[in-house]
Amino acid sequence: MTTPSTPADSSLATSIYSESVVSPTDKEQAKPRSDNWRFSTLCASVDTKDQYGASSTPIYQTATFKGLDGQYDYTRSGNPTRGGLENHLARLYGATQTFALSTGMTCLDTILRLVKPGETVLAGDDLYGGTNRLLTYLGSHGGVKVIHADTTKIEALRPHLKPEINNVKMVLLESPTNPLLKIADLEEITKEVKSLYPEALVVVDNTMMSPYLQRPLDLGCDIVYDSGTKYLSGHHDLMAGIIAVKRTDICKDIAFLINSVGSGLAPFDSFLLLRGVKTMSLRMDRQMATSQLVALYLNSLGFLVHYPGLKSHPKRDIHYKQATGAGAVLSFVTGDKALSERIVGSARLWGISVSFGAVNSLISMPCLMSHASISAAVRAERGLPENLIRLCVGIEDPRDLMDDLEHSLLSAGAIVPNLSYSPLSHSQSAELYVSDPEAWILERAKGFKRPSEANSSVMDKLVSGVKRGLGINPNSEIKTIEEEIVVSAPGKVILFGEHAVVHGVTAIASSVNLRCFAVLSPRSDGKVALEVPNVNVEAEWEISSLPWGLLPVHSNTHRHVADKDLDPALLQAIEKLVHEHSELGKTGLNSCIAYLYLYMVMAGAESEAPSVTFTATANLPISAGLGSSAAYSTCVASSLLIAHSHIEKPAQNQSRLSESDTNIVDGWAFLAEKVLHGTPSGIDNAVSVRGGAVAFTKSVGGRKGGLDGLHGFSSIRLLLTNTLVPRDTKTLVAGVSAKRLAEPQVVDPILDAIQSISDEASTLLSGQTHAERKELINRLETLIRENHSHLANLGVSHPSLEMVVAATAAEPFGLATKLTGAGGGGCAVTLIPDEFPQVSLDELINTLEKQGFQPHLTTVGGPGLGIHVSSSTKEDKVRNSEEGEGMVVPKRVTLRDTPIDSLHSWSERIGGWVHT
Ligand SMILES: Nc1ncnc2c1ncn2[C@@H]1O[C@H](COP(=O)(O)OP(=O)(O)OP(=O)(O)O)[C@@H](O)[C@H]1O
Ligand SMILES: C[C@@](O)(CCO)CC(=O)[O-]
Repeated sequence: MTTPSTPADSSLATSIYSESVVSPTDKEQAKPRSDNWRFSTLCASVDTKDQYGASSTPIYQTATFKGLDGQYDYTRSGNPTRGGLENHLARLYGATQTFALSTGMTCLDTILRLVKPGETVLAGDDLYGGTNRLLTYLGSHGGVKVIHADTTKIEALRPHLKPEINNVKMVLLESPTNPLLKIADLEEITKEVKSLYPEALVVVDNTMMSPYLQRPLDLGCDIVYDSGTKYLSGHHDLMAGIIAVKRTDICKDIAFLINSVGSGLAPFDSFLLLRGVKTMSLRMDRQMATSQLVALYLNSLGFLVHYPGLKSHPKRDIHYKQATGAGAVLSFVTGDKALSERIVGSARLWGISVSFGAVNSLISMPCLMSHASISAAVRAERGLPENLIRLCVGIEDPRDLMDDLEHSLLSAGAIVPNLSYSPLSHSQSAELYVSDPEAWILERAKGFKRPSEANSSVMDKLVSGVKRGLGINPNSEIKTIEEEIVVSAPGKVILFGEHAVVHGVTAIASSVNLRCFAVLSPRSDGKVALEVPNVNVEAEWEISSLPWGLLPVHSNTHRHVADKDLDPALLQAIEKLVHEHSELGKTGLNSCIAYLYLYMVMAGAESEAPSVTFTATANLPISAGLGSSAAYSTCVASSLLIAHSHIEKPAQNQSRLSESDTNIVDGWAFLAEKVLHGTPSGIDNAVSVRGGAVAFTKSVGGRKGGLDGLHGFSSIRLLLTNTLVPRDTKTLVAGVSAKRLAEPQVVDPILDAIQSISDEASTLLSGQTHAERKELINRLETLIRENHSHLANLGVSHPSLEMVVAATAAEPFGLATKLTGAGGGGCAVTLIPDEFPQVSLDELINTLEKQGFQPHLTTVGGPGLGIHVSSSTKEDKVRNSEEGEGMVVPKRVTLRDTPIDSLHSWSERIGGWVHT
């Protein structure tokens, strides 16, 4: 069996990858021209001499190699793709040999095996959480003494470097440290350690720098390792670790361990890493340049920033003595953990994630994520602030990154606009960005202040005073909500009586298991915002820019009760304002109008309006007749009512929402429905708010309306088929009303016939009939067919709906179908009798799908409005492998990022819902 390449037999891979790694002595004898190449050239120039002349290193995706006398026999021991990578990296590290392993932590594990029981490992006290965890394990299970000390001060190390007390075998260093960017003098420490312990190994985790910026082997250190997952690969699409060594005896030991354990990097990952390395210097140059801007920006706003690129960094000189750049990780302190969570939660372009070094930028809170495996007490002892935010800068356009960061700081309330600043013109700013990016960023930072300073200057006081005089809200008066409000409401299916219900006929409807989910979240920038990712809405308005002057004088003495009618002037003004968002489609515009209308009317005055973002998404198809607008309206109404304390957020142990609160929500949801539907009957919001199945009669012309629960409904299976033909409920409802006006002699008898259908259906579904189940279903099927033909006569069917009716009625299915909701496209509903065989159902679904429709099997009668009551759980937290607490990610973020198909599991995961 071959062993992996070691200096002694380093030729294993090099016979096909021309240039073997040259030792310093070899170099002197015959200096190849490539030895003068600079780092970027070396990165990009992978020297392959493949048997077929492949110009990129091939992937030898094989476990075994044939023949007994070849250079390779088994990939655990050696593989040409891995060997190619290792040889390439050896040139970059200035190493005799590098080794590619499965992760950075595997590297550390391998290196730590060089320490024997009874020996001591001296490590830093600000170091990666995973390193800390492995060292702790080694201490408790390996009989090794592990000491943590401040490696940035040689004086702090000296008390431990005493051969009579500690048998130091290994000193483990990071510089800069992660996440506090502290600097250790690698050369000085190495000299001191070696003078006292000639046999000791100085090991450097160089991941924060990469060999591009820092080459500790040149400073006398013995072993360097990197998490290849970070800058070397640069794309977060693989896990890898690299060990680089100069001393041949250590190389042999490491090679032995890798071969014995089988921790070498797999061929495909070796290929990916080799590919990533080629662009490393290019990526890092860009990442560092942007990091410098971000650090300057935060620093000039008065945050405590840790970044060696800043002149204020206490060990900047030492850093630049041993490294050529400051890297692309920085951290800063806000002074408030909740504020930091809000900043991180508001970021969009900066992804919330552990790790660093990729082309995309990341933001995290180390204490809750990458360093969570270090206990809170130890974190405190080591001076790691809980509110620390770490930024890992990628290659995006710096202006986009700054926009996003600034937006997050603003909406979290970490900064406020500097009222006395007069900004540069757009073109001046653009010119400055090109000519002097650092001046540009400092200029940009002048536009903002930390809130504590906001009112300190005379000028600000003056501006605030003037603003107040003009009736404009100065920033200090911004209202918001204390915590996120999370709600959810279902759609509905109308079984009998749609359209007719608008004219006073009874209709029968039930909630479905498709829902709208929403989060109302606080912000501190005086804006009100709406985000509806599934209809591409992302809009915000200054609260002061809303047409407050048009608010109707509230006729109700009870402020929490919704108005009966819309105010046309206010509605028109909101429509005008919203239409300025020209990027929004009709659906999005309507969603904004309904939201802002309720927002303004419920607040009643600008001074009462909270700065909030409403985020909604749904697994309900929109405008398909399944009551998506009612579900949305219910979510808007209930969350705003809680925000204004018009209804109480239920207590954790409360089983249901009270009847009076339910009615209040229903009233406001109805008002929003009026914005979206014109003249709705109120059945959709009644079902969405209350859930279950109901017989609903609108009060018309002084006749009393009613709402009765139907309890014989629940086990009936329905197939909802979305024709995917778009239509608009408002227009269809208006069309039927116009027809009734024009042809009462045609329409009124139809309405009467539908009333009879609903009456009979109510009796059948009330749960009080003695009819056999089979008979009941048969009768319902007949009523469905009759109701559909009445709706067709009212002119609200559509050829696509008729196709669904025909396909389900055809042999062998013979099922009854009608349109549901407003018609004109949208959904059809088919009753599935109990004995209908599953194979036939599968066949029917298949047939409908082939015709381009979307069938969805449901049972009816699920819960209505749900309000989330439990406080943050484990499920809200960034999942991290560090077994730590995890950062609490605002629900707004998790909701926004959850795919529609997974919304149901999202709501189950967060748990703690109280329903009506
Ligand atoms: N999840 C949602 N997020 C934001 N807005 C929504 C959402 N669902 C519905 N809407 C708003 O409601 C409007 C859809 O109302 P429409 O009445 O046409 O459909 P529907 O309620 O699904 O159908 P029906 O009333 O016939 O049951 C959309 O244009 C949009 O403005
Ligand atoms: C068409 C209609 O009857 C149902 C829409 O889901 C309108 C309404 O009742 O508001």
